[in-house]
Amino acid sequence: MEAIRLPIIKTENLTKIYPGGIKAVDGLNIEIEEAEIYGLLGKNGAGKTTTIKMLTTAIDPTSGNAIIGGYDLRKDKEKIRRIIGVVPQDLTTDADLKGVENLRMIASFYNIPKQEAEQRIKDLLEIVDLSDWGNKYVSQYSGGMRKRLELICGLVNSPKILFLDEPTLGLDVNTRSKMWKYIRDIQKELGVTIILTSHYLEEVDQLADRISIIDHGKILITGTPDSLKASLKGDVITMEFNSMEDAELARSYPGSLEASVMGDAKVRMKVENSDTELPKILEYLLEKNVSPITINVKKPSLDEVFLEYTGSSIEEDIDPEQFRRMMQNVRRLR
Ligand SMILES: Nc1ncnc2c1ncn2[C@@H]1O[C@H](COP(=O)(O)OP(=O)(O)OP(=O)(O)O)[C@@H](O)[C@H]1O
Repeated sequence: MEAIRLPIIKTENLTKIYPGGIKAVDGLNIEIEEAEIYGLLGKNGAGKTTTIKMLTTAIDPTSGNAIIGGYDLRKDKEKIRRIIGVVPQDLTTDADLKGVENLRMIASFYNIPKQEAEQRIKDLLEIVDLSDWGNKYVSQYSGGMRKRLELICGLVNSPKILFLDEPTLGLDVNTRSKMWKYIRDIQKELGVTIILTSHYLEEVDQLADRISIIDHGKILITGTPDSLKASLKGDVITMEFNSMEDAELARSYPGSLEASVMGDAKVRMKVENSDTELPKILEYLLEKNVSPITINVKKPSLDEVFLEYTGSSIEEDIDPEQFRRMMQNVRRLR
């Protein structure tokens, strides 16, 4: 008989209402499998950090519950703390200490015997290519190195589950993609389950085995990046015209799955397969003596998935609080 695989995390209507009535997390039901990288994707203020804070026992849920590594979130907080590691958004390492000193402090906090701690610290520094830097002061580290140190701070107690809240916030694009490699290495080498939050589409697309999109405290959809893209059923063709009349004509093309005219005489059209449909569209327009000025074809991306399910793009404005935190990280990581 095949063994039943229980999820390592299962939430049941997990809800957080802050004083003042803000429902930050609203009846969350998620299941996370052991050893997967699970990404919680959402805009600023969607409820990601609040979810992480509840699952890591930093704040109590208002209602609902979760089972984490077999332990009850409401009853077994201490036991849960022993099997999880957390890397919060804000930096926690002390720049005036050496890398190893920061790690030893965490080890002593968990009462890890000295010899065991030293071996663990050595192994962790090696995974993130910091072996030569362990005995240097953190103030000498580059931004990316410091973030890598932060990453392994969450692993000193050999957790089964690692929570990463916006692990690359404030890093430049190159350093960010290097961090992804280290996160993947950590998962492979240590077999740890990783839950990360991000508002970077590319980050979850590249890293996560499964993603949930969260908006206004609710999960809108969960799946692998590929299955989410496939769920959109179709490519998006955007065409720009000289006039709104021409755009309206294009919109009336009968072979689309859906089509709408946006401002600036642009038409956004969804078709099953742009490779076969686009020549037919152009022929249809030619018959009507209309031709587009620009044509853009987009195969489904996570961007489109996000737009489809939340009704707005994730790349929009950064809220002032997020901006403040980002700038603080950028300054401290310089
Ligand atoms: N301590 C708090 N007291 C009151 N409201 C809060 C508190 N913390 C968060 N909120 C509000 O709860 C909602 C969800 O915030 P949360 O920080 O969980 O979102 P997020 O998706 O993690 O965004 P960010 O990436 O900016 O942290 C927001 O409306 C936020 O303003």
